[in-house]
Amino acid sequence: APDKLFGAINERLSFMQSVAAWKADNDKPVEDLPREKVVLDAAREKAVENGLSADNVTLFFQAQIDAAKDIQTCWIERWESGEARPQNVPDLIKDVRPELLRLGNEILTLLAESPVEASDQQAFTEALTVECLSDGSKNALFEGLVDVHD
Ligand SMILES: C=C(O[C@@H]1C=C(C(=O)O)C=C[C@H]1O)C(=O)O
Repeated sequence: APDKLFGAINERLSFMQSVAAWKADNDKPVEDLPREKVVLDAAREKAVENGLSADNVTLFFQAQIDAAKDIQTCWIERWESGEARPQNVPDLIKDVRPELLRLGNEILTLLAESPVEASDQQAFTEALTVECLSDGSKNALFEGLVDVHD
């Protein structure tokens, strides 16, 4: 199973608690559509470089973005109902977004090297340990991954 790939996807989603905290501190909404376009355009370019279908990669990346927004919303709800907020919040613009782009590129390099198959689902489920990721988002991510090579 593509363990490094699944680890990189989990790592990307693990930034979303910090992203949510920064947005809550700075009165910004979870969704940023112009930023999503930057992320999707970068993914299309990287897809072509790696010989992957740009359209299929876009669908998978949209699933990653949707999962990212669900996780952020989940954290904001938890904090509103009294859970402790993170103390040190990295800067979204300077620190986190460059990391997200780097991980996006890494995810596509790994995905080009090792296609994901239906039989990898259990390994995927076990590798995605990030909190606040719903089963629905997890399933949509896995479908998107498998479909990249269809
Ligand atoms: C991660 C962010 O939050 C959302 C999710 C995005 C992503 O997964 O790349 C991009 C824009 C936002 O809609 C962000 O604002 O950078």
